[in-house]
This record gives sequence, structure tokens and C-alpha cells, in this order.
Amino acid sequence: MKKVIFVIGVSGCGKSTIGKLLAQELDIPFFDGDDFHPEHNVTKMSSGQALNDDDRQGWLETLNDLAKKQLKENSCIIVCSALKETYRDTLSRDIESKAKWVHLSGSFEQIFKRMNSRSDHFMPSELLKSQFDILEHPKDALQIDISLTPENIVKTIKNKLMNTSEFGLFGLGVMGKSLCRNLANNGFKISMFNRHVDGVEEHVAKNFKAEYPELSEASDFDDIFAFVNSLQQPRRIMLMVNAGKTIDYVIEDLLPHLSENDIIIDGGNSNYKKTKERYDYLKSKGIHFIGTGVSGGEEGALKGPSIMPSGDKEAYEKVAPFLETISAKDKNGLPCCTYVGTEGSGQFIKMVHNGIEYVEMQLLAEVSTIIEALGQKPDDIANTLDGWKNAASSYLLEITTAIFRKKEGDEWLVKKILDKAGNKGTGNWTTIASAELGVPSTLIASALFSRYVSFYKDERIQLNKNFESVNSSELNLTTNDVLEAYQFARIINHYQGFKLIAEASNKYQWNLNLSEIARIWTNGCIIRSTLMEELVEVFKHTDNILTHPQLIAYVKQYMPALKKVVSQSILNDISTPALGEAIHFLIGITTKYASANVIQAQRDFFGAHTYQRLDDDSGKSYHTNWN
Ligand SMILES: NC(=O)C1=CN([C@@H]2O[C@H](COP(=O)(O)OP(=O)(O)OC[C@H]3O[C@@H](n4cnc5c(N)ncnc54)[C@H](OP(=O)(O)O)[C@@H]3O)[C@@H](O)[C@H]2O)C=CC1
Ligand SMILES: O=C(CO)[C@H](O)[C@H](O)COP(=O)(O)O
Repeated sequence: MKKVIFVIGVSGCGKSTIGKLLAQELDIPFFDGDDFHPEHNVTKMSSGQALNDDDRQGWLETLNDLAKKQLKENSCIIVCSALKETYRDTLSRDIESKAKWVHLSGSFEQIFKRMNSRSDHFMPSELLKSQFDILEHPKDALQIDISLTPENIVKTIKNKLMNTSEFGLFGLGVMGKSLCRNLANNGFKISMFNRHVDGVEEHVAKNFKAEYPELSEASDFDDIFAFVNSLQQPRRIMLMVNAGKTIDYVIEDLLPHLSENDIIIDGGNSNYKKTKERYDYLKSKGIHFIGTGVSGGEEGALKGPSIMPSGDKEAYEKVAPFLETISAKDKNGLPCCTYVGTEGSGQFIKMVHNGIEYVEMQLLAEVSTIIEALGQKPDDIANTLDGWKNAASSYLLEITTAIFRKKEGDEWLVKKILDKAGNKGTGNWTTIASAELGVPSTLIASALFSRYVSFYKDERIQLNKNFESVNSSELNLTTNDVLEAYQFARIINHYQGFKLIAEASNKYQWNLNLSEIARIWTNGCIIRSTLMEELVEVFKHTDNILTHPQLIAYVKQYMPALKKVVSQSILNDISTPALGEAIHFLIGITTKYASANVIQAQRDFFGAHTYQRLDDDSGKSYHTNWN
């Protein structure tokens, strides 16, 4: 990858000498920042006055422009004092991931002595003290001790900078492999690790590297020590391994080899509560931990996923250039990757993303079953779904259309697939989180339990004999009715999912930005859709989409169709739990006087749990002796 190596340090530390030698060794252009000072800066310094921030600003911007221009052609070396963090920010603006820092450090006495022996420089040595006064030690720079010989310094820099990787990927399964290729395609120098298991997992990283030309510059490992040592510090290591205990095992394997301030990123579907525990644990060891949702599946991870990182903002900034570069881009070209919030908030929203995903999938399964009952064959169903893409475009609609077209020989593949839906836990956790937070995510629970029902295949077959249906009703529906029912349920699904996020944000004080979350879900992820694009704007005005005029209009428009589709489906023994739950929920959430009075009376009857009265708004509790 092309890079700009900034050789930095106070005046007299040897930047120009080392920069030139390094440029010769690497055969790349060399630029001395001092040559780019405007006239008035040179005059000021020559007259013994120190430069202030205003004097430096234009000069730093000139060097930043130079770096960006050079990067279009080649790597280069720029030497410049860059004493403050803000100066380094200006120098590396828009090229953060390509800027590498080498800090030549020595003591005041050592450098003062050197400067006094120089006669050809316009910087009087008296100004050295002012430079030490403002020096903010760069945390991310390669620190080089200037007492080494210039040859040794150059050798060390070359070894540490050019032969090491910027980013490590641990776990070369489905997602890990795609992310590695994505990183490499974007010009990052990466190290890849997969464990070695005798006779089962051997040379995984090596074989993977050999398979793809874009990985020619990547380093492959099956030894953890060598993998960790191949990385530049602070190390950035992304884990793409199975969620659960595996993450803890891997952390323990890595820990002995890590140094303070290294960063571990967990990109798996980990439980957000475990992420918080791991964050605290690693913090106590001086290691940063970022929990991030990644969505897009195998293809998304390769071409650009949606990425949802959380943890320390400061640590995020250090991995942002990598994650934002490899992520999908929204319609305005912005990365579908944003700092979500503290703790495990990134993995919380990924979990809810999956909950919404479960419902979107379930709805498509239900509507295609209804369309099939209307007499359509799989390719007709595909055509019908294809016809919906203007009104209800989404990635899941697109792949479901393709699924209904797929044939194996003369037969439709979809009809040959066993009707038992699996799951890996995120729908389960979303339902648990909803229950814990007291949020009625009824569609997510319904989609989850539908998968569980599907799993009882043998019992379904057995019970079918006992309750064989006699279809007495004609399915009097149009495909447009089904489309409108589907659109209605999708709005309720998104209402419930974002409501859950909003409640968690309040409870855990995450201060999440719903519009920004919707934005990073407009591309790269599994639930990307035109509805999600609309929600980006909607959430700029309200956290509750059912209060937004446009969404209210949609719901009112589609409601008659949903009622018709659900009732006719039930009359025809077609199971539509998610569609049904959508209308139940809307009726429930818009009912002024619900049936909960009866529940309260029952609770008071058997358990003296008390109740409040409509004719007393003081909040007083009443108990009745019901017998
Ligand atoms: N697949 C998908 O569409 C998506 C998956 N995710 C999440 O990403 C994570 C990875 O998923 P995916 O790539 O599909 O999973 P895979 O099963 O394809 O890969 C799992 C990886 O973890 C490694 N691993 C397992 N156990 C250990 C262990 N004890 N020590 C070291 N390495 C281990 C495996 O190594 P080995 O090959 O040696 O077994 C393999 O490299 C999961 O959390 C998943 O939920 C997130 C979004 C989408
Ligand atoms: O995170 C994902 C997609 O966003 C993974 O594919 C996940 O495995 C999907 O969940 P499940 O396996 O439970 O259907």
C-alpha cells in the first residue's frame, strides 16, 4: 500500500539525515518540510522567534496537500517537526490510514549538544527548549532512539514499518476470509491468522493466501506469537471467530503477546453484555476492546459490509480508517460504518438488526406461501416478487426472488429444502432483551418462535393427521393485497426494532442516533431497503415512526389489505404469525382503553397486587376484597 512516512521530532533530532537515507533505501521521494515554510516563517525563525500555531497552520496544510498529491503517484517521506497532535491531525487529514509516523526521540541535552555543533541551520538552538515545551509525544508513532547510528536507525525503521502489517485478522472462516480480501483490495498490508489443528485445520492461512492474487502482500500465520509480532503497534487485531466462549479463549491466547494500547476488535455476533464484560476485563490489562456488528454476509464482507463499532471513541479513531474504508458506502458516498456508542452498543444494534432481519425473512416466507396458495408456481412467485421491487425494494426481497427462480435440473430447489429453519442465537437474544427492557417486540418474538415451530417437523407431521384442515373458504385476494399487507408489517417491524434500540439507549445512556443507525443500514447489510433510506430522514424528526405523517399515511393506506390478508389466510389454514402480529400490535398500541383492567383485577383478586383507578389520577393503589 502507498504510504506517507512522516519522520518527526524536534529540530536537531536528525530528521533530514534519516529521512534522506530512508528514502534512498526505499527508493521513494523525499521532502524536507522546512523547504515549504513561507517566507515570513523563515524570517521569524531566523530572527530567533518561535512560530505560533497560526504561523504553522498554512504550512501544515501545504504539507498535507503535498502528501495527498504524492500518494496519487507513490509513497514518499516527509520530514517535519509535527510536535503537537493537532499538527499531526492536519498533516494526515483525509489520508489517516496512509500516514505512518516515525518519531526520532532523544533527550534535550543530547539534541542541544548536536545543534550547537551545526552551523548551516536557520533555527537557533535557544529555540529548542520551546520545541520540547510543546512536544506532545505521539502515541502511534514508531519511537526511534537517536543514539543509534543512522544506518541502524534506517534498518530498524525499514524492518518495523515496511515488514510489518497494519491490521491483523484472526479467524479465516466465511466472514474472516472475505474481510481479508476486502482489506487487501483496499491496499492495506494485513496479517492473517487461522489456528492449526492437526489433520483438520492445517495451513489454512497459507492456502488461502495462495488462492487469491490480491493477498500476495498479506502475511499468513498459524502461530499466534509470530502473528502478533508481525503487526505494527498499537496492534489492531480483528477477531472473526464464533461468538461465545471462543472469543474468551482467543483473547486469553492473544493476551500474553500484546502490549499496552493494542486494540482487539470483535467482529462477531457476540452478546452485547459479554462485550461490556470483555471491555472491562481488557481495560484492566491496558488493552482496548471494540465490539462491532458486521453485516452483509460473505459477499457483503468482501465488497463492503455495514459495520457498527462501539467501545472507546479514542480506540475507534485508530481503527476507523480501516473499517470505514472497507465498509459499504451510502447514497452520498459516506461509509456505512460509524462510531455507534460506548460499551456493547454496536453489538446491541447488530443484534436488533438481526431481529429485524428475522422478521423481514419471515414476512417474505409468509407472503410467498400465500401467493403459492393463490396458484402460483415458484417462477411465477419470483415474477410477482420481482414486480414489487419498485414499491418495496430490499436486499431480502431481491434474494428471495432469486431463490424462487433457482432450479436443480427440472425441479425448483426451494421446494426440495427441508422446512426446518436454523438460528445462531441473535433472534433469541433480541427477544430476551425486549423482555428485559419491557419493549413489545412482538414481531421479532413471532419470527423467532416460527423458526422454533418449524423445527418440530416430526410433531407437525404427526399432529397434521389429527387436525387435517378442510379448506372451506376461497382465498379471495390479489397479489396487490399481499404486497400492501407486507408493506404494512414491515413498517411495524421497523417501528418495533428501532423502539427497542431507543429504549436500550435510554436505559444504558448510550445516546444512540437512530437516523445515523438507519443510515449505516442503507447499504452493505442484510436489511438494506428503500424503507430504511426513508427512515434516515424520518428519524431526524422523531424517534417514533408511527408519529410521522408519511408513515401514518402508509399505515392507513395498507391496513385494510393486511386485515383482509390475515383473516383470509386464517380461514384457509395458512400460518401468518408475523403478518397477524403486525395488525394485532397496531390495534393494541392504538387502543385507548385496553383489556388490562381485567388483568389488574385478577392480579388483585388472587395476589392482592392492588390496582389504580381511572377516577383517581393521584396514582393511589387500591385493593378490593373480591369475595
Ligand atoms: N456468516 C455470516 O453471514 C455472518 C457471520 N457473522 C458472525 O461472524 C462470526 C464469524 O462467522 P463465520 O465467519 O460465518 O464463521 P465460520 O464458522 O465460517 O468461521 C469461524 C472461524 O472461527 C475459528 N475458530 C472457531 N473456534 C476457534 C477456537 N477455539 N480458536 C481459534 N479459532 C477458532 C474457525 O477456525 P477453524 O477454521 O480452525 O475452525 C474459523 O476461522 C460469528 O460470530 C458470526 O455470527 C456476522 C455477520 C454475518
Ligand atoms: O448476522 C448474520 C446476518 O446479519 C448472520 O448470517 C447470522 O448467522 C444470521 O442469523 P441466524 O443464523 O440466526 O439466521
